Amino acid sequence: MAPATSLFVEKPTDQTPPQASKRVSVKTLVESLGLTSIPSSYSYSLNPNESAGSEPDETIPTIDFSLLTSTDPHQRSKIIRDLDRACREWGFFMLVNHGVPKSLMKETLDGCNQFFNLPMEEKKEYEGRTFGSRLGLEQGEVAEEYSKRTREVIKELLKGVSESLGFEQSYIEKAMNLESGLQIFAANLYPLCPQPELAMGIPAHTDHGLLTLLIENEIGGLQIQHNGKWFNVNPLPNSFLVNTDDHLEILSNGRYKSIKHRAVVNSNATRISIAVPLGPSLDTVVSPAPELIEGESGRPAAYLPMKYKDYMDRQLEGKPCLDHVRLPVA
Ligand SMILES: O=C(O)CCC(=O)C(=O)O
Ligand SMILES: [Fe+2]
Repeated sequence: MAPATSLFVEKPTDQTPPQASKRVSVKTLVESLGLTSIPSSYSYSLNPNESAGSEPDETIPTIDFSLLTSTDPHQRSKIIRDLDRACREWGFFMLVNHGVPKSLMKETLDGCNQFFNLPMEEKKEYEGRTFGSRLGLEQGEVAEEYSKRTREVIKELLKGVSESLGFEQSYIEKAMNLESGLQIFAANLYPLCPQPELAMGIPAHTDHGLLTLLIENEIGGLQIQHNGKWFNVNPLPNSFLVNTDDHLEILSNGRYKSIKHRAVVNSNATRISIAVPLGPSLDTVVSPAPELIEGESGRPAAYLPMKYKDYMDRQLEGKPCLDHVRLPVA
């Protein structure tokens, strides 16, 4: 099965109130109506204990990708330990020296911007299509190259993660059938918001795949939950933000938790982000790795097995997923 890749999701439209007779994107709402306050149906309130504080940037782990491909065994074992700690303690890290050209990252963000600026009727024509059927579009080619390069980066990271879980390098690739793993290209647009404190770009969620790579146009707005508190993330220039997803939590039998994150909006600059998760192939039945159930830890299986496609279908229906497969084990 060829990897499925979906292109350009204008996420904030999801929040169009259901009672609206004609669905209008948030972008259209902001631009054509020149809003100075947000319609009450869009308002989103947080408990005071859910608002974000700032964490000094240096405490967010940074992983140097070039060390992962090092042939020096000492360096390799150190970076694998760092990767294990980053996945275990944060479920989130910044990835530097990853080899994806800065120019490609910028062109991809610019391409998404151009796409978002197309008239709604034109954008609709792309609904539900995959890259193959939309070639000829310059942005499509750039996005395809970006997807290819990010897929390679994630696969390399997953070799390191296989080792950090105590397996051989190819463990996750084989167990999750990554050759036909589901990769998604999700571009998010956050138009200016006149009252950012009353709205939310993307509410708190976890991603469904194994690992996700995220970039943004240096505006800021991503917040992650760490030890029950929310933190703003200010990415290093040209880095990828990497987060651990639901299926890594399941496969690792809970050693690595799927990190909760959300994106806030602002009133100064339009933000664009691109999230590229890579997951198992759709027909893979994912369950905790047997070695992590019967191993020294003696931890019983903490998740029910589920086919990735069924998991995705549940998610598309808006039903809880991770909570559905998680078992109440000690
Ligand atoms: O825009 C962001 O920073 C987060 C996007 C995100 O979480 C997603 O697309 O799943
Ligand atoms: Fe996400």
